[in-house]
Amino acid sequence: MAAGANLMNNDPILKVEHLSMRFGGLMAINDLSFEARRGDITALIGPNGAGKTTVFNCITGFYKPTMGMISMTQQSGKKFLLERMPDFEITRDAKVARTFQNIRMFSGLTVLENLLVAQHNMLMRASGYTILGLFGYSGYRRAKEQSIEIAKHWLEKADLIERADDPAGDLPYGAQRRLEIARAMCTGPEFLCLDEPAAGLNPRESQALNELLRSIRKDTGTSILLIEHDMSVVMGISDHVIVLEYGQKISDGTPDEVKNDPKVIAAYLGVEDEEVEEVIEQIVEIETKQGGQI
Ligand SMILES: Nc1ncnc2c1ncn2[C@@H]1O[C@H](COP(=O)(O)OP(=O)(O)OP(=O)(O)O)[C@@H](O)[C@H]1O
Repeated sequence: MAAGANLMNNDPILKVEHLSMRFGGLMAINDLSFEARRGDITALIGPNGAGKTTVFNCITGFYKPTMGMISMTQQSGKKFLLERMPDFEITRDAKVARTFQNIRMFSGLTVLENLLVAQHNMLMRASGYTILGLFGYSGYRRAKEQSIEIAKHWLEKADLIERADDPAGDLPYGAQRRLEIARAMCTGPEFLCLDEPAAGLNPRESQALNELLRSIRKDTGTSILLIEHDMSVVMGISDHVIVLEYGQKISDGTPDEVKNDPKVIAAYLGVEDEEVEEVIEQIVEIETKQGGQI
């Protein structure tokens, strides 16, 4: 499991420096720098196509950035240069876990089995990468019991324990989203990247998600980086918000600072900076009508 809350401090766990990502003629990320502090929930927001998922893909090794440095420092002080590592090492060694915008799970396996599959690295190690497990090797048996305990712990936390033996595909949408987070937590991450965890959730499910994320921060000290369009989630649980537009950072601060930043308002409403004052009143109206979604 990740570092305990008592070991938490507020130094940066992740530093992104001068990151750029080019796809042919398109500069999706352009000289982006930001930090995520240890133990914080940091939100990455911005209009569609701003480059948020591309940043995630660079951090988690799905893309190799065109330029720039991404460093992560674990609680132990061990430092990793993520842009130089393959994705499986980022997960296994740096202890970065992620979820995806579109839910990816084994829908035919049970809820519990999905969480056991997530721990297969640990089980493979315990089997000595051989068939020792088949012969009841005690080290493997212990590792298997431990992985079931970890899975049960996260099923409780995600309020899914009653559904442990149901096929994952039968869960309602909001529960599937929580299962994805529980699955990521089973790998014991120090840094958890969530790509639009509230997408498609109703207000009650969003509330349950907020509670799960708050309890992860409080009980494990895991640092979270979150892409989200649902402002009730972003403003409700984030310690720090970074705003992107056209691959560049336009704002960086507390939720209140960012919410009132004219550049952010202009970006979301697609207006020039000088028109911002005129539309501030409209924002309040839009937020009220759409229940916090922008
Ligand atoms: N593999 C790729 N090849 C080419 N272009 C890409 C690729 N991935 C992303 N892009 C482009 O990079 C830009 C940023 O996309 P990205 O998905 O990172 O934005 P986003 O902020 O996550 O958007 P959304 O909120 O809609 O998910 C877009 O113009 C997108 O079309």
